[in-house]
Amino acid sequence: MEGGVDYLIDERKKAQFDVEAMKVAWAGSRQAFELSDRIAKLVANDPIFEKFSRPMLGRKELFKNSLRKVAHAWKLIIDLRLSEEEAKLLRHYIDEPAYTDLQWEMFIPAIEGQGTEEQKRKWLPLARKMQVIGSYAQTELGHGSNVQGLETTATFDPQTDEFVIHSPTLTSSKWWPGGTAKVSTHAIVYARLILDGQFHGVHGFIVQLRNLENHTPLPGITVGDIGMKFGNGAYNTMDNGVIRFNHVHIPRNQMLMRVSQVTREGKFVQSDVPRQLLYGTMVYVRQKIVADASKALSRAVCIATRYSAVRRQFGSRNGGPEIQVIDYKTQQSRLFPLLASAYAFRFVGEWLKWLYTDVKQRLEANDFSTLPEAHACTAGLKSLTTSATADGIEECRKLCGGHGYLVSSGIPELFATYVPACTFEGDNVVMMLQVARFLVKTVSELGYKQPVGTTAYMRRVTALMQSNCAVRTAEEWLNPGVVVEAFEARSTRMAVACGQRLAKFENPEEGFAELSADLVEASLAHCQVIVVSKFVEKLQQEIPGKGVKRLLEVLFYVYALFLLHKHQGDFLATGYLTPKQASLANDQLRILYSKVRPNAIALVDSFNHTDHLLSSILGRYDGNVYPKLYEAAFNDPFNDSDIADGIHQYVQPMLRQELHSAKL
Ligand SMILES: CCCCCCCCCC/C=C\CCCCC/C=C/C(=O)SCCNC(=O)CCNC(=O)[C@H](O)C(C)(C)COP(=O)(O)OP(=O)(O)OC[C@H]1O[C@@H](n2cnc3c(N)ncnc32)[C@H](O)[C@@H]1OP(=O)(O)O
Ligand SMILES: Cc1cc2nc3c(=O)[nH]c(=O)nc-3n(C[C@H](O)[C@H](O)[C@H](O)COP(=O)(O)OP(=O)(O)OC[C@H]3O[C@@H](n4cnc5c(N)ncnc54)[C@H](O)[C@@H]3O)c2cc1C
Repeated sequence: MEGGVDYLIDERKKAQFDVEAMKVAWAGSRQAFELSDRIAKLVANDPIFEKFSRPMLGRKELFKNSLRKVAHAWKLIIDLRLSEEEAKLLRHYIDEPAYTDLQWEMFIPAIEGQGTEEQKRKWLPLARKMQVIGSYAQTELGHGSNVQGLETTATFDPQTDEFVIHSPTLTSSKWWPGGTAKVSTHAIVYARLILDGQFHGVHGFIVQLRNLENHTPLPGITVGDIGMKFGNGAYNTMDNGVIRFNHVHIPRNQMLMRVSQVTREGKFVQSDVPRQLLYGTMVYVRQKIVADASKALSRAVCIATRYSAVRRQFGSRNGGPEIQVIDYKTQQSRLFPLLASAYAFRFVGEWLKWLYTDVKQRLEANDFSTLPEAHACTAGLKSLTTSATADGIEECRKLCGGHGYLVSSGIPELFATYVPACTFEGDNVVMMLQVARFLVKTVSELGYKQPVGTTAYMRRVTALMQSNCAVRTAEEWLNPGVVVEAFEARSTRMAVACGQRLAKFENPEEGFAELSADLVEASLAHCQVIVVSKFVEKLQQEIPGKGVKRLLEVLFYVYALFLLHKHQGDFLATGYLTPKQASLANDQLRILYSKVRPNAIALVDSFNHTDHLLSSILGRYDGNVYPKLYEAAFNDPFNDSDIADGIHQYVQPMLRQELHSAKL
């Protein structure tokens, strides 16, 4: 058999649910589905957005090509009068990190969240029309996670009514800001505010970097690219920059002043707005990153699932076909939990978007009460989903065997582009430690304060600490209440145990540092409660379409019981489960895999990914893998000639034993 076309046709016939309805469930609504389907096709059918050749381009060509795509996209946005939502989808489907990500997802949100009304009136229209291009310059060579440790200074000069932005040390050089090296005209620069010799915390300042006429850096500003990053194409379309400031003057009204103000006289005024709002842009982007995780993971899973149905190895009987690798239980036990995770992350991302929208409205009305929980949820879920997605993409590469390592599988570039999400917008361990602080506080207050929001389950602390799981058969695991309770009990027990051990330390900060590895595990357990619970809440809603809800229920159990199996050490050590119950969960998991199996291809079709987005020969919708792999190999420019450059010069002299006289 040359290709897998017939295999995927057969697989699609096996589906036990309405794929079109599942596409709507995945997208969130019919309207969302139609919108994203339209924009995906717009991008897929436009040759300027071609991306197969990307990994072969040198950096300068790659970057220029990326600038061209952005300009073309902007023209489309104007010509077709696309809304902001459509424009965001356009950027998603173009699938190329670019300076516009920073413009729309960090520069504009930072001004929206931290600027005064006057600042918003001035800067937002300019930015939204792309008349200024902004980036987010927070991280420095010496500090990223520790924002309070940043060294760049913004010293107020009362004589001129200006701030003087300065990089006093090498380590204070801004390092990483995307879009900055070659494109952005402005940046939000985070710096230590100095008034009359006194430090008043780190704040954001709008600093112009380049001349708007000729694009040259302004006097006092040294700016450049920080160099090639992991992977060939991948994140190298982005110009991550280094900036040094040498006493650069900016007007006083370019400090973002919603949180605190500096008066004309140079006095510091702290408003009622908590200073944590300075970190608000990061909360916003972390929420976006969670929503994006399901998109990235679903791409890898779609490729690996389709290819697993096409690929056959071993087991031929009487000259018949060999076994599809998707039928191996080991393949299923690695692939199907990732398929289920993609759906789980999709639904928790939807919920987090709702939570963020609610918090944003409250913040606008000066209600800051839910900010700590929003911070803990965005930080924790950003960490959980990006770590699982990065690991999941790499697992999908392995699930595709040798061909997964080919760039034309689409997986290496996806991985290289995705993996920095574990680091940017907060290193994943540092983020889990933020959740830990929130949990420790919640646990310490349990005696007198009712936990709310995502920790509300800890109100039942006594029951969750004392009663144990009642499951006696594998069948009994198919109960959402039983599953969620197991996760809640494990999380509560881990958090309470950490709290008890912390209480033995005289110095709480020392205790926190000493127990930090355990605290990270407890935080992960709590974040898993959130994902599992939000999946159940989704299932409680009306989900139209034949068989759709049933399949989502199967995926819920796969997700939850797989996690239970993976972390069974925690479930056993906390005493909530017996080894027998853990083993029954695993038995049920095997049964669930066989329920997923006939639906696997239809479940990945439901992501509605275009071949353009997947950019993968292994994941082609039509399954025509082998002929296309073969064709692509001979279309590779490296195969233009049978005799590669250098063969005559370096190989032939060796073959002829003439190296001594060759010119090397
Ligand atoms: C195409 C790409 C591939 C796929 C990617 C997905 C893209 C998805 C779509 C997104 C769109 C665009 C993305 C743009 C590209 C991204 C480019 C990357 C940009 C960056 O990385 S910008 C830099 C980000 N930097 C960080 O995240 C730094 C991390 N550090 C911190 O956040 C903090 O300093 C801290 C959390 C570590 C806190 O340190 P600490 O010293 O303890 O804090 P303090 O300042 O003292 O504050 C303590 C109290 O404040 C609370 N707190 C902390 N943070 C927040 C917050 N954000 N909100 C509310 N409250 C907060 C903290 O809990 C303490 O509270 P307590 O006193 O304990 O009550
Ligand atoms: C592709 C990419 C794009 C980026 N874009 C931008 C941008 O546009 N603007 C911007 O300002 N920044 C940007 N960044 C920078 C990014 O935000 C930081 O790299 C990130 O916040 C991590 O900080 P760090 O590099 O200081 O890591 P570090 O904090 O130095 O981390 C190093 C190690 O130390 C550990 N660690 C650190 N602190 C603790 C602690 N308290 N307890 C336990 N372990 C700890 C971490 O877990 C990690 O293992 C980007 C980074 C990347 C990779």
